[in-house]
Amino acid sequence: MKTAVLTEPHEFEIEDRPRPSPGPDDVLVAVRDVGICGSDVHYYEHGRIGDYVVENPLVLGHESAGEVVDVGENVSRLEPGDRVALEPGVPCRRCAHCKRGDYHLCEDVEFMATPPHDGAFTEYVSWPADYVYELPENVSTTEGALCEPLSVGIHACRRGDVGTGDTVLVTGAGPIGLMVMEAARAAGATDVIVTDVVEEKLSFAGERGADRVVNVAEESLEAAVDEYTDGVGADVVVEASGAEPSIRSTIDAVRRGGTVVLVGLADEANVPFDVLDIIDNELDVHGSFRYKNTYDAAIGLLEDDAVDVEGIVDFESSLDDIDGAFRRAMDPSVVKGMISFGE
Ligand SMILES: NC(=O)c1ccc[n+]([C@@H]2O[C@H](COP(=O)([O-])OP(=O)(O)OC[C@H]3O[C@@H](n4cnc5c(N)ncnc54)[C@H](O)[C@@H]3O)[C@@H](O)[C@H]2O)c1
Ligand SMILES: C[C@@H](O)[C@H](N)C(=O)O
Repeated sequence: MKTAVLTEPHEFEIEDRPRPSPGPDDVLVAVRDVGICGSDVHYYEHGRIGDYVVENPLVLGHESAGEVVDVGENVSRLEPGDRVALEPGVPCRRCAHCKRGDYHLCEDVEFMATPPHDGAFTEYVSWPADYVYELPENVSTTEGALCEPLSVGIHACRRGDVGTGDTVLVTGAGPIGLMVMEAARAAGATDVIVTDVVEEKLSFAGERGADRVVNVAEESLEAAVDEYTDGVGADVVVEASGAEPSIRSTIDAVRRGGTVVLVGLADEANVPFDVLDIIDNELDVHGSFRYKNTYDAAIGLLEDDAVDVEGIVDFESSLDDIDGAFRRAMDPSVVKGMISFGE
């Protein structure tokens, strides 16, 4: 099977690898669509993300969907021909975090495309059936692949307890910020304010239904939120840029008693917060890491047309042109590129 392997930064090789056979609890999936995530691009450019270093050739891609072609002997829930989305993190199921139900916090999770675990830029993937979700007829495999970033958005909104009538501020209008906006709307938020520093990203967020967009390179965020909320502040702020000034600004834009959810991964780990602001204003500040139990919800929302994920896709490329696709994905005005394997 054709497989794109990152051999060193900026270098993919297309290799012919043997097609895996599914283990007793696995399904073999013919991959159809894989999204290019910012983390894939980061590994491509730098060969590492923090402590995760690409020491051996690595297959990237963790936003994937396809069609089941074979199932292991213990699998009865899925059969060849089913179109499916793959949840990329498989936890150990035995540790304290898994047993508490926080399987996304498992320290032994095998997460696709996080070294040393291979991902989905390949024609076939054998994956534990428990982490494979059937797609309804009206949900495409492109949407199935994008259940992954949508899951990040759903989990962030759950962490922020976003509810009916809320005003949500989303900082950063990349794919994650846009998926947070979709999930917040679906959770009942009536007002969504979106920030960025790239005008094209803001126009796009506006076209997708943001009630107010703020270019924080040109406008004061605090003043814009004050004006929009009559001086109250946002009920929930979801930080989805990872930019240090944006992270700092979250506690100035949230209302007293409100919630800040930090999703964006800062390059700089030490971001100063005035803890007295957090205490006096009784703020809840939550981290949000990946997701748990979101795939059924994501698929349900897509089936009901309650969210739009396909609209964020700027381009689709073939596996043979993965290098060109990654170079295109590095353009700051591009939101989402996909590798499509065709039917
Ligand atoms: N916590 C998690 O589980 C998790 C999961 C996925 C991604 N992430 C992180 O979330 C962040 C967003 O991911 P993405 O794929 O959308 O990234 P992205 O780089 O595509 O988008 C980030 C956006 O933030 C904008 N931005 C830059 N500086 C800004 C500022 N000062 N204020 C507002 N916006 C600003 C950029 O122009 C860009 O549009 C990244 O840091 C990523 O690493 C975290
Ligand atoms: C959650 C996922 O989208 C993210 N890129 C990660 O590796 O954690």
